[in-house]
Amino acid sequence: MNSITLTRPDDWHLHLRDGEAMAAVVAASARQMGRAIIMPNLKPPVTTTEHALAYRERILAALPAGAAFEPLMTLYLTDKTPAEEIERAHASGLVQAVKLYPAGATTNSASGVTDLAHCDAAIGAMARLGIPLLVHGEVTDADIDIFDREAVFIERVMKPLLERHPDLKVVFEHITTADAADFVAAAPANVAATITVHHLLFNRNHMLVGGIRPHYYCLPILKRERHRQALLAAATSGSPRFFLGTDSAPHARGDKESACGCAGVYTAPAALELYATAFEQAGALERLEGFASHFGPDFYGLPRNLDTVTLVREPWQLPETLRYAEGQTIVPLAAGETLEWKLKV
Ligand SMILES: NC(=O)N[C@@H](CC(=O)O)C(=O)O
Ligand SMILES: [Zn+2]
Ligand SMILES: [Zn+2]
Repeated sequence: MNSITLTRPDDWHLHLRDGEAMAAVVAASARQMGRAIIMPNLKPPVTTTEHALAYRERILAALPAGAAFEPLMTLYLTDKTPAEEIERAHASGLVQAVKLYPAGATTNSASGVTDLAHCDAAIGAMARLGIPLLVHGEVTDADIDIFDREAVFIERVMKPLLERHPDLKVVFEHITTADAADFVAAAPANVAATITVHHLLFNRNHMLVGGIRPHYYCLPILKRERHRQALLAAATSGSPRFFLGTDSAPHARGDKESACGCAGVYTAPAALELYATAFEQAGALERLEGFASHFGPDFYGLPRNLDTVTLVREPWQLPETLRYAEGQTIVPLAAGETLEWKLKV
């Protein structure tokens, strides 16, 4: 196959940041995706509908002229989010989901939830109104090894949450383990998962063998090959419970190449090309459209996009760096490498 045409995909997990950085990255997503779920972990976090709507206006203002990209907004759940805020979010018609960051789990999660018991009223409102809870699924307990944090989260947080709120729509974001893939595959239809392209293409050896490669460092951290294989099997299974979420998470080059480097991989510029590479490696290119373009909107109860995109087999080289902000560059995933697939625009 030398060309593949799909319904235009959406990105169900995207970090756009704000200000100058946002202006530098938003066009890359808008070129590929119809819509994206915009993560709320700004500084300060997007905790109210009012802030989410103002952020949405800034995103729209930063888009290139003529772009049809639609940002789908989220709220950052805190211990203090009242049920009324969930009702306001729902009434706005522009906030699609609420994001759970366990406090301290990842980039800009300091204001996250310390104990889900504090959020019971807000989560009850979400279950009632059909608003999905998007979950960064890692425990933060100091005694739990970083490679085990997702698996332990399933037992300690995810299962009790779904027992208490069985009708709650939950997206287990950026899953990285066979444990999470198995859990979602066996869960009821109100539970789904996003899978990033870097977790489909790489295991922890890519990050750690022959030198430490900070541009592969993200959270949840890359796992061993067995888990990558399980994710690839889930993504290419044709199950509507697994769909595309890049977790493209830009950080300035200097913040990644550092003694204490930030977590996050910048995949937006070649996201579809990289997903096509992963699906082709699994011999499942014909399953890419469901994963990238159908199952996400179906889960969120939104219409599928009406236009299409075409990928052609045409080798091209990703740049080594891109401009990020005044005096700052950013290194995309697969920087300087030649990709087999190219998005035709
Ligand atoms: N994935 C990451 O490693 N980083 C994300 C946060 C997140 O999605 O956990 C970021 O905002 O940089
Ligand atoms: Zn996360
Ligand atoms: Zn993320």
